Amino acid sequence: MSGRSSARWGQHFLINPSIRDFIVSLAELSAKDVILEIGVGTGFLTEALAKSGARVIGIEKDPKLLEQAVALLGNFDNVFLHCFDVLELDLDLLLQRFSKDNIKLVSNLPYYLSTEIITRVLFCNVDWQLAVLMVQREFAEKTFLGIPRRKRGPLSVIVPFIVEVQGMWPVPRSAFRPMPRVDSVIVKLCFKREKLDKPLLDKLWRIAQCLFAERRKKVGTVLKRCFPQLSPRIILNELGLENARAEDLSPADWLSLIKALPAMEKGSGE
Ligand SMILES: C[S@@+](CC[C@H](N)C(=O)[O-])C[C@H]1O[C@@H](n2cnc3c(N)ncnc32)[C@H](O)[C@@H]1O
Repeated sequence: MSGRSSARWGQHFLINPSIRDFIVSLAELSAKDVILEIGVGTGFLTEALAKSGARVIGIEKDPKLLEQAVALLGNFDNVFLHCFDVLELDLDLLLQRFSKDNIKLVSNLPYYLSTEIITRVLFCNVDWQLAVLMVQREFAEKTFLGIPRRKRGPLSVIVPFIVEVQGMWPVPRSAFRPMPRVDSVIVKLCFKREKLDKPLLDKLWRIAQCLFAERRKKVGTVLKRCFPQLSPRIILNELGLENARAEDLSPADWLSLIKALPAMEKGSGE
């Protein structure tokens, strides 16, 4: 594997067995589970997942790495490896035949795709049970904890309506080869059984995208452009949000706001 491709596809491999085993323990695996692993690399984590007896579906974009994983995992009849680009994958289609099983996502993600992958995972129709993910610390803090406030965005707005963050654990840079230049954390997410219904979630996503596109402006100013026929100021005054910017809104504020606003034309304001 060349140094160039390593940087391009986020190939920093976990080499620390204790951290790998900790990830597996967080996933609370049993033989009834179906695990999706995105970016199997050479199969270091995949092997430990497979030993639990759960069925493991592994996706890897790099055919050379996948060859190594196949060589390592050839003896497991509960491991199914595919050479796919995760961004071209239909998660609903891939996992639909497991809809009655406990579906879990366990991955050391390619960090450069974290936003795209998490967005797809949250918006697909798969009935996820939990996710245990290795991600960049800064990404985890802004996306799952909403800190710092100035880094919040549409993804951090929808997260609390879909998952509960059960914990975040730091991982030293020395746990990877090659060593990354950024800090990493393991994050455990449990998917809520009572989720926001899909039309409301789509509306929240579109309005959050619209408001964060002009994040320095007050919510009322941006809404006026997205809903020219409306007087958002009246709604905002009623909600006590007349001076707020998108990053100031709490989950309860977002919920009140989208319930008070009419449906948005697809594409408007984006
Ligand atoms: C951080 S490494 C993790 C490797 C291994 N699972 C481990 O824990 O050591 C991320 C992996 O994602 C793979 N990857 C990068 N982009 C991808 C994509 N678009 N689709 C699928 N896999 C991808 C990389 O080739 C790499 O093997």
